[in-house]
Amino acid sequence: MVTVRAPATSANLGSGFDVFGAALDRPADIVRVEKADRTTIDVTGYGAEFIPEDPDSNTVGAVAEALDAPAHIRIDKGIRPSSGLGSSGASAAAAALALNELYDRGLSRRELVPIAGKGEATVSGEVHLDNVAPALLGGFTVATGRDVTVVDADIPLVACLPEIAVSTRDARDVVPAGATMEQLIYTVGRAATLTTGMCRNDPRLVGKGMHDRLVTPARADLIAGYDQVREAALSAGATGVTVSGAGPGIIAACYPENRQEIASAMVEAFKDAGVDSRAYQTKIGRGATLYSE
Ligand SMILES: Nc1ncnc2c1ncn2[C@@H]1O[C@H](COP(=O)(O)OP(=O)(O)OP(=O)(O)O)[C@@H](O)[C@H]1O
Ligand SMILES: N[C@@H](CCO)C(=O)O
Repeated sequence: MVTVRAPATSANLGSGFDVFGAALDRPADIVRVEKADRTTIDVTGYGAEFIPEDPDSNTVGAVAEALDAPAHIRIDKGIRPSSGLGSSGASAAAAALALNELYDRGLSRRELVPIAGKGEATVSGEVHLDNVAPALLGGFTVATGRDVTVVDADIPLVACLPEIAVSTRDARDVVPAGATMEQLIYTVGRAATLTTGMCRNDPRLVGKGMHDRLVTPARADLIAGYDQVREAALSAGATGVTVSGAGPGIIAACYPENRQEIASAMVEAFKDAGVDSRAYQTKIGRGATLYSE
């Protein structure tokens, strides 16, 4: 049996739509695999009742098929599905690493990124590697096509999850079809600022670079209370706040001393908007961890 813990991830980070991603220290999924004649899946944990166990519909099924690695796969969800924290991608990344080890396929973590991406695409409808790359490689990742650059950044974060479900598929439908030159210039400036901040471990630059005028405003409309929660986090000391992945999670960058206060302020602001939520005080962390038995 092989066991893998794969972390939650936050994709986009505002200015890096479909390109930027970050592994979070917590929460995480745990995936256990055992050889079998055909693939079967059991799901337990957070939101398990909303996750299909049919290999054609679960992200781990396509991964087992791509690696020609049939197995009994047990998924213990620590990451709520449809959260914006890369829940579906974490299971796919964990399964890729675990099945590669179980069947001794000899692929590197980088080679496993597109395989995990295939699994993630079964639910989101399109391949984008901004969740599975950080889930496998850790840190802050820049995924352009098949090239992935990794920065081992150390930035404190708060991820706040409202009790609202937004599927990646639906959130992709509201992405604008095009952009003006002015919007592109703004986005490039912010993305470069964020990347510089990650390289320097500077929460101020990371937060500044999270601002986005292109995709985030359309997605924020799908999240009740977004503007109030963003304002509350900024007032409590967040250096930047944006939609995490496709939402409805909201991610804030900060200095360590403000993290607790920001988490409380975000939960309170959601409550004022009539929405229950849960905040994780976290930071950029490592990629999936492998445990063999
Ligand atoms: N192993 C899995 N884990 C979680 N969700 C899964 C899994 N397999 C299939 N799904 C389905 O995928 C959907 C959730 O994926 P989706 O991409 O919408 O959310 P997410 O992964 O939490 O968010 P994001 O990619 O925006 O960070 C749900 O419909 C869920 O049933
Ligand atoms: N980049 C993707 C991440 C969500 O899986 C999106 O925002 O649609």
